[in-house]
Order: sequence, then C-alpha cells, then structure tokens
Amino acid sequence: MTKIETFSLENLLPYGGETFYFGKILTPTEAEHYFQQLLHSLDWKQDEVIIFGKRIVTKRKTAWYGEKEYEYTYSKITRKAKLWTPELKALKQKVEECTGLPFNSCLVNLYHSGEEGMSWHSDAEAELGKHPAIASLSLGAERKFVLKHRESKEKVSVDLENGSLLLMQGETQRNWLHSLPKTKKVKEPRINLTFRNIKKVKK
Ligand SMILES: O=C(O)CCC(=O)C(=O)O
Ligand SMILES: [Fe+2]
Repeated sequence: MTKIETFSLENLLPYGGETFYFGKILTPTEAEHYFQQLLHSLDWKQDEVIIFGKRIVTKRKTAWYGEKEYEYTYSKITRKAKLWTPELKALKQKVEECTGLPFNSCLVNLYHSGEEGMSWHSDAEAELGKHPAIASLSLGAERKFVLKHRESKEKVSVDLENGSLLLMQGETQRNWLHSLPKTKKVKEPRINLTFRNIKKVKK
C-alpha cells in the first residue's frame, strides 16, 4: 500500500452537503490486483427490483459484506451481509485511514460495461443514521458520477478514476441525489465499493 501524503480537499458541492474527491488512493497495480481478487472471490448477485409493479433483474451485480451479518434493505430488497473477506478488510482499513471515519459494511457494485449504470437515488436508509458518511472506492473503468440537488436541480459531476476515493457526508444524502450515467463510450468493467456505517441493527 502506498502512503498517502496530504490532500487538498475541496467540497464539490456548492451548498446543502459535503462531498470530497480524494483522487487516486491506490496505485494502478494495487487497483488491478483488488479488481481481479474481488471479481473472482465475492458472492455476486443480480438484484431483483420492482419497477412499476414489474419484477426486473438488473444486469449490474452486487455483493453485500460487513463486520456482522447485517440486514440491509434497498430498492425494497433485504439482504444479509456476508463477513469481510481479507481483501475487503484491507480496503476498508485503507478507506478509514484516508477519511478518518469508521465503516462496518460495504455494498459492492459490478458494472460489466458502460451499458450498466445506476439511476438517480440517495442512500438515506434509516439503518445509516441521520447524516450518513458513504465512502466510494472505484476500481477499473473510469466513469462519470453526477450529483443533482433535489430542489434547484443543479448538477455537479466528477470522473471517478481507477483506484480513487469519493466521500459523501453531512447533508449530502438529504439534499442531493446521485447517479452513475450509462455511456456507450466505456467498454470495460468497473467495480465500485461503497463503504457505509450501519448504526441501527434491525431486529
Ligand atoms: O458506482 C458508483 O459510483 C455509485 C454507487 C452507488 O451510488 C451506490 O452503491 O449506492
Ligand atoms: Fe448511492
């Protein structure tokens, strides 16, 4: 692992939240190593979501891990976390070092190409508490990430590079939506790890 020097972090959002782009926190070699390891070792599942009453199986795959077998609900599906793998634990530690924040779970996304993305949403699940901090580590293809203010509709976008870290915190989830737009330009896969801190454990 490389030692991180100093970051000059500027809030990407003009108001209503705090989102910081740390840039690359992994070398290309480390990023490639973790990409391959995660691709082959995680328990990937295709999500089933209900859209307008229809059951749809997403192309994007996800995996859900944590320090306990947390239950997590998003897009109306509930899943039980698997326990950290050694690679996920190492990446979690790296992300905690960079952000100075604790994380106990991670939703991992696998986008096979630019044809897969994620539509507008916020990560404001009750389990995450009132002002959730979400740290997003990107591996593989560079993709554009866009935030949109709920009221003003102002947009802010950032290119998430291979091995880079983005942190959303404070009021971001309350006031802004985010998305990963689909693009025909990107042919390569990408893995994204969103580290979260579950506060309330559902009974
Ligand atoms: O892939 C990304 O960069 C975004 C993922 C995301 O927003 C999520 O998992 O909630
Ligand atoms: Fe999200």
